[in-house]
Amino acid sequence: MTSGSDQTPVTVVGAAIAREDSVLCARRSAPAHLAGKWEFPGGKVEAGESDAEAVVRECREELGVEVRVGEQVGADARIDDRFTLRVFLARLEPGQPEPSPLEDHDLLAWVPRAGLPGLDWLTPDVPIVLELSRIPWSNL
Ligand SMILES: Nc1nc2c([nH]c(=O)n2[C@H]2C[C@H](O)[C@@H](COP(=O)(O)OP(=O)(O)OP(=O)(O)O)O2)c(=O)[nH]1
Repeated sequence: MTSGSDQTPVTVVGAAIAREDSVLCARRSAPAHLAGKWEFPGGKVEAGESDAEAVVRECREELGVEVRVGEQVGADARIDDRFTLRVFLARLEPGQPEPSPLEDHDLLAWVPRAGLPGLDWLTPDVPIVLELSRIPWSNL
């Protein structure tokens, strides 16, 4: 789904879903130029939606799970002239099934914090991933 005219700034939200010592990472399967790269599950914020509402909706659509949204991780990251990436800590709500790659991803992985920088991330994600690997784990 697209949001507004071609000039309208668009926020892309991502969910850094934490569980024990790990964060859920997703490997993109489409479009072709992004396929194979790792990212946070998420997508574009739609008109009338808050960032947190968009995170919840995207996790439901892409992973089939309900999440509780926490603080932003790191700073906003520029994707291009129009799109900005904003990533939030999140947790699975109690009693959720294991997340499934329902849309856009061919692989999901719970990656221990120390291993996060070793994945081949989409470029805008890299500083956020480094920040995530530095957050005291007790804050997650
Ligand atoms: N979901 C997500 N997108 C990211 C990340 N990093 C990054 O550069 N992007 C880029 C990839 C895409 O160009 C754009 C988000 O597109 P998307 O395809 O996930 O958004 P969407 O689910 O709303 O897709 P659609 O309905 O428009 O098809 O942001 C990330 O960590 N997660």
